[in-house]
Amino acid sequence: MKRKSLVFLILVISIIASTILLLDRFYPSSGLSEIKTRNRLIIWVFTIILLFYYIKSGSKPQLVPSVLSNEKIANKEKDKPDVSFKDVAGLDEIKEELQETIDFLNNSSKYKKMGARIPKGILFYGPPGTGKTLLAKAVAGETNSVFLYASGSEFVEKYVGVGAKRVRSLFERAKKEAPSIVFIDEIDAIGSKRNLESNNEKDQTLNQLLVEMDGFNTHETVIVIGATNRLDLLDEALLRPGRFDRHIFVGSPNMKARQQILEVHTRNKPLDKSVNILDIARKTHGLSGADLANIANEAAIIAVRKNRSKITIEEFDAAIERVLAGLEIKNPTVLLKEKKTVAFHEAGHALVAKLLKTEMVQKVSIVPRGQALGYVLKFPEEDRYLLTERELMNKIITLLAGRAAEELIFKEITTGAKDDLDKATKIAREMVCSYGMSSLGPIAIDEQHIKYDYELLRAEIKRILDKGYKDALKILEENRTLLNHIADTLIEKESIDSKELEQIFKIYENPIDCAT
Ligand SMILES: Nc1ncnc2c1ncn2[C@@H]1O[C@H](COP(=O)(O)OP(=O)(O)OP(=O)(O)O)[C@@H](O)[C@H]1O
Ligand SMILES: [Zn+2]
Repeated sequence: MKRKSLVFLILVISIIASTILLLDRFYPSSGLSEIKTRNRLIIWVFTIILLFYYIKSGSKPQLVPSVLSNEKIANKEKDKPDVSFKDVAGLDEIKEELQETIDFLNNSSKYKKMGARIPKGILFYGPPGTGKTLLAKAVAGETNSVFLYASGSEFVEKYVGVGAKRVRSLFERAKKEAPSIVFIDEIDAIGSKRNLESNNEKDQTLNQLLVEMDGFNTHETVIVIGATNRLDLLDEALLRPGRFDRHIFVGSPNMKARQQILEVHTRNKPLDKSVNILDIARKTHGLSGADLANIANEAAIIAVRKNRSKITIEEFDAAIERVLAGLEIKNPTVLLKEKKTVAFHEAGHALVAKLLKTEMVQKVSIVPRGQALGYVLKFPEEDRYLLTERELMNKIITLLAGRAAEELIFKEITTGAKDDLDKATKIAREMVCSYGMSSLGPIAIDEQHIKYDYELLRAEIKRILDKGYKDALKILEENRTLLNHIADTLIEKESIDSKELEQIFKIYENPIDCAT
């Protein structure tokens, strides 16, 4: 017999005994009245303790056959997430928008009486790590619903029909355990546009999903939430009314939201006075909620390693650097010549970023991290939603300044600029194809048309990049002594923080700002 059942048996016996003793105390009828008050007290106290133990351990006595109960119920409890809107920082408009869905799940009869049709499918879309899964879980938590998680990629199988079957059984379970939330992550894996050449299996799975979504009606308190990074890939049939007809964009957090996310994730961590959450939020522009959660955790781990009693700003700075630039490589085997090249490359980025005021340079380093041999940590002074053509151009110049410094100093270029070239090209391409910032004029060209006008577009993109590169070279040439000074300091110290960089700039008063 299991321990739990044994305790349950004793509990039942002691409850019966206590009840008899209690009744007998008030209506003495049998020899039981001989039992001393002290002994009665012991039995009562014992019963109460046992009862408390039961309630605390969360295992209420189950009066159903164990085959039916145990596993299913345990499973169900586990599927009810312990997450609420309190745990989701920022995203206030989204939480507001979800209130109606929550109200529907909590008071479904009110809506049924009115004959109201509540959207059964909600689609979260946006960049990774912004809290889509977390939001879906919170909806389940707020409504005490069962949370059924599935990832789109799980359904795509080699064998035809398997995916469709899985979809069917997922929905069967959802209906059985309603109220429930079916969450399908990476829904694009099954929901991308159907076309003639596409694989049969994926289409069958998608068709099954459509059938299931049409199949249940408002009587069922089942809400399907899908999540994707690419709304544009989804098949229109999936987005039609009655299916995923409510689309909610979950975007990257702005400064205030970053502050709130950091607050949530440092809620139960001992923080030193030196830690200013707002400052950290300012430094982490462009990072997602997942990155911020990661930074808070990383800072705590570093503090443990250092035997600190509280987490100080030092640990946070180390954690930010680690998340932004990857793991620091101890004792790297970088040749001296490479070290010099990297120093000039990074000095080039830092110098131009500072002169053009593209972003605040927080740190320049040639200590290898992750895949990078060196890096410049920088962040904008404030969140920006609109960028001018000049600002985009300055970003390109800053990105290309690494390569330009190599050419200027060593008359030789290296593979170190790969990442910079990728980023610069992406910006130039967006300027031409999305923002109408080229000699082609105000026009947007979508992915499908790029191939038709490829040569024309390529020439425009190249013109922008060439101009950026030329400007970078010019700025570096005109500030060559300053460039040498930054690079030499880097070779000597391996990293320079914003204050030190400021000092170096002060020595060279009025460096020529020549971005035109
Ligand atoms: N707004 C937020 N508030 C608090 N924590 C957040 C927030 N956004 C993200 N996080 C943290 O990041 C983690 C990952 O987020 P989540 O898995 O929800 O992202 P996602 O948008 O579903 O990502 P993906 O598209 O990669 O699946 C969460 O578990 C949480 O710790
Ligand atoms: Zn670079």
